Amino acid sequence: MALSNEQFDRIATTVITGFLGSGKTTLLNALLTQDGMDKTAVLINEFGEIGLDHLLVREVSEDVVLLNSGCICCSVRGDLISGLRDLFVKRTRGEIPEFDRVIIETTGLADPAPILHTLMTDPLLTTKFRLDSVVTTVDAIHGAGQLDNHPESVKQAAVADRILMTKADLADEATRTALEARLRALNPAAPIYPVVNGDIAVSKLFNAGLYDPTTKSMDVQKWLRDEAYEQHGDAHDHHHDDHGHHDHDHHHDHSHDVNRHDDHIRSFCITFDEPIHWDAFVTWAEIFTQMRGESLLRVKGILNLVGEDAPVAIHAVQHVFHPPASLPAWPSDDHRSKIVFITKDLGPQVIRESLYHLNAAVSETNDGNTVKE
Ligand SMILES: Nc1nc2c(ncn2[C@@H]2O[C@H](COP(=O)(O)OP(=O)(O)OP(=O)(O)O)[C@@H](O)[C@H]2O)c(=O)[nH]1
Repeated sequence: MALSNEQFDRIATTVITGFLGSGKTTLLNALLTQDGMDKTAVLINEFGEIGLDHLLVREVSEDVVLLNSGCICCSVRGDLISGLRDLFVKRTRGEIPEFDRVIIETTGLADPAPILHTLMTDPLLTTKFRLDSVVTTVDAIHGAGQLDNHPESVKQAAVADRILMTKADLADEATRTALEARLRALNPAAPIYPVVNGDIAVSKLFNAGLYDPTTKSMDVQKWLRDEAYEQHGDAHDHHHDDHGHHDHDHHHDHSHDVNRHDDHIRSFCITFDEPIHWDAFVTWAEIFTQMRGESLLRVKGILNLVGEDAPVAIHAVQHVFHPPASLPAWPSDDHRSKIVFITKDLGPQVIRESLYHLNAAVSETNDGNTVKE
């Protein structure tokens, strides 16, 4: 397996997603006024019209503009890949100022998964850019109705690293609390911040990935937040069995309304006591990404691999797995493998058992010896 930490030198990329009118542009404008944002390039993946004209200072070249904040903005009418490539090429040629972060604002109707796939798989992009965080705006007033009626808004909340409950000034406390509980059920690990007119410190939104450039360390616990799946109150099923692994499953039970989109979403953490054979994990990942990729909304984990002292971090969105990253050390004394899942119509049992059996089969085949490329 190709383990590399060079990926952490790449340009940090934040994706801002959220339903139509939920406050993405308001947030972006507010963020761009903050200190330290002058080396940020912004990519607007607009649907139809370009809504940035009031912000523009001058056009640097076709599709790339300098905002009055000094940010570089690329309104991508074509696709994301060419937009990001163009930004990179123009930076290299000195045609646009240096930037060390990219923010991508998606259209409100977008399913964010293809955007994350593009960032994770395009050969050129993956050498230059790394996905740092997915920030999702959810309208405090209209959010609940949008979750009811638009499956893409449920996905946007489920894949988030940070959720911003926007227009917090317009909703009463009961509405905010109910929406927060619903978002927490969809995505236990993502912090949920109430926000008014996009007013939030950039530090709360960035560096949600494995590597924290401010401390130059890998903050696995913050990234994985497996305890969020455990702490999430009485909605959990706690499974303990003789396979030596445990799940913390969080599945909201809304039996009164079985067709709500978020009733299909589950989040759980699977813990394995026994070290995992890399071959077993790869086989498991291939089978699940091919057969149930659409159900794997977000997967993050830290693995204790047979024959490896250091832990290995894995990260997936639907049918795409990030290259695994070898971490310098275990974040705590707990050296068990932990994988957190946010899934659609897929429970922990089949995942846990298939990985367990594959691992046992590889163990038997290897007769206890590790075979690892
Ligand atoms: N009261 C209040 N209004 C807000 C807040 N955030 C955004 N708005 C308003 O909500 C409307 C939509 O905000 P936008 O930032 O354009 O939302 P968007 O998500 O970019 O919208 P699309 O690009 O159409 O998807 C605008 O009129 C904003 O002024 C807030 O926190 N409080």
